Order: sequence, then C-alpha cells, then structure tokens
Amino acid sequence: MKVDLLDTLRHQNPIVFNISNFVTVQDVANGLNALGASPIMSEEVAEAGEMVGLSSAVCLNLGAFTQTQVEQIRKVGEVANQQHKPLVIDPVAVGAVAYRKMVANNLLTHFHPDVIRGNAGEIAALADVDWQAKGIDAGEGTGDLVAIAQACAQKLNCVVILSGPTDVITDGTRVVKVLNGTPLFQVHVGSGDMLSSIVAAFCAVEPDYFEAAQTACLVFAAIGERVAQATPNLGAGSFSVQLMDGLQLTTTAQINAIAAHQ
Ligand SMILES: Nc1ncnc2c1ncn2[C@@H]1O[C@H](COP(=O)(O)OP(=O)(O)OP(=O)(O)O)[C@@H](O)[C@H]1O
Ligand SMILES: Cc1ncsc1CCO
Ligand SMILES: [Mg+2]
Repeated sequence: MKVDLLDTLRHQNPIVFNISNFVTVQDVANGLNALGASPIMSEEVAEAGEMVGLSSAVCLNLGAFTQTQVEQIRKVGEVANQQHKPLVIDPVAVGAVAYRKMVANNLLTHFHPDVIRGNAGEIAALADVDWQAKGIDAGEGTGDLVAIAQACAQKLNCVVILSGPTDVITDGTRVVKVLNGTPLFQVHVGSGDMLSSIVAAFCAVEPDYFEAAQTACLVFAAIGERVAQATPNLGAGSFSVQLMDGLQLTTTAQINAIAAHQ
C-alpha cells in the first residue's frame, strides 16, 4: 500500500474536476481542498472540453441529475476518455431506482470509467446481482462482497471499490481490503461522495489505478478512524468538522501507524 502517495498528492496539488450532486458539493470541494488537491466544479456542458483539459482527473457523481446534466455527464466522460484523463464514477442509488440504473448503464456505453466507487447496493446493481439497496444506502443482501465487486470489475473492465465497514478494492482479479473506518461515516451524508473524489485525486498522481484506489480508501478511512478515536462521544456534526481538519492535518506516518488492510 503506497501511503506515501498522500505526500505526492499534497506536493502536486492536482486539479480534480467534479460533476457533483447539489446535496454534497460543498463537502466534496472542501474535502479535496483540505486533503491537498484542487477541486473545480461545473454544470455547463459548453466548457466540458476546457474543464477536462485543465484537470488531472475527473469524478462524475450520479447523485441527483436532471436530463440536461446527464448530457453534460456524458460529454465530460467522453472527453475524459479522449484526453486520457483518469475517470471515476460514483453511481449513487443505482440499486434503489431503476431509472438511475438505466441511465448509468447507458452512460457506460458512451465512456469507460477507470474506477467505480459505490456501496454494496450500488455495486451489486451494476453487477446485476440481487440485493436490497435502501435509497442512497447500501441496504441488505446476502451475497459475497468480494465476489460482487469482482463481478462488477470484470463486467465493466475497470477497478471497483465496494465501500462499507470494510472496503473491497479489486481490478477483477486482485483484491485488497481496507479495514479502517468509523461508523460515524454513515451519519454524515456525503462520506461516499468525498471518497469518490479523493479516489480521483489519487488517480491523478498514480497511474496504476488499482494502487491509487486502495491508497485513497486507506487514507480516507484511517483519517476518519483517527478523528473518531481522538474525541469521545463525537456526533454527526462535529465529526464532519473534525474530518475536514483530519484530511488537512493527518500525516502519512500517522496513517501508517493505524493502517489495517489485507
Ligand atoms: N460501519 C462503518 N464502519 C467503518 N467505516 C465505514 C462504515 N460505513 C462506511 N464506512 C466508510 O465510509 C466511507 C464511505 O463509504 P460508504 O459505503 O458509506 O459510502 P456511501 O454509502 O456512498 O455514502 P454516502 O451516502 O455518504 O454517499 C468509506 O471510507 C467507508 O470505508
Ligand atoms: C441524499 C442524496 N440524495 C441524492 S444524492 C445525495 C447525497 C449522497 O450522495
Ligand atoms: Mg454514496
């Protein structure tokens, strides 16, 4: 696990272009900025080419799109592929809303993502595995999470992160699990969106996207775990503030000291 990539990221300060959702856009911008990347957002299809051109990675969040935004998402994904910029997709709630799954599957015929990051309900839906997703949350299922993540990665020929209490990262064959984290992530809407954009930031500084994805998961989960441990009785509001501080201030040595992965 290349935790030192965090120092590279902070040194390079890569621009990450995000199409975010209106619910969590502030978290995504500030999370990236606090960690050491440079976020930029846009809702205008006419500037898609320039936006991708100035960025070192792109993250497309499918959290709350209109039909106009779907056109923009498709254009940005196509341009990212043409310009060989790393492309991360966050398929929010595709397991809970049939329309979203149809839109996501259609988008995936127009461009190829390098990494897909979702919870169990979302990754199961993209892999066509039976699962009871609950809105934006993972929901419940009985399937083997590693097998589901691998099936999704093989089907879509990309790296897949199936996040949750344990994050599963796979390229379809190799599998790494990140065991760090805190249940407080679940009481802050947008934890997943932040992680997806941070995955893109690591892909900007590490061309092996399997490595970039696992490092992003470890860094994010370990920082959350560390801030949760540091303050007893932390609640949802203070956790999100402490998490921002942690993203900015946590060192690679502090992450290495608690890193738990297999
Ligand atoms: N119970 C838990 N214990 C430890 N870490 C967790 C737990 N649940 C989620 N996480 C961590 O929270 C982060 C976000 O993952 P999660 O699977 O919750 O995304 P999500 O469902 O898309 O979230 P969101 O609704 O915020 O978009 C990951 O770093 C993951 O490791
Ligand atoms: C709550 C919510 N609804 C659509 S997107 C979103 C934020 C989590 O992605
Ligand atoms: Mg999510």
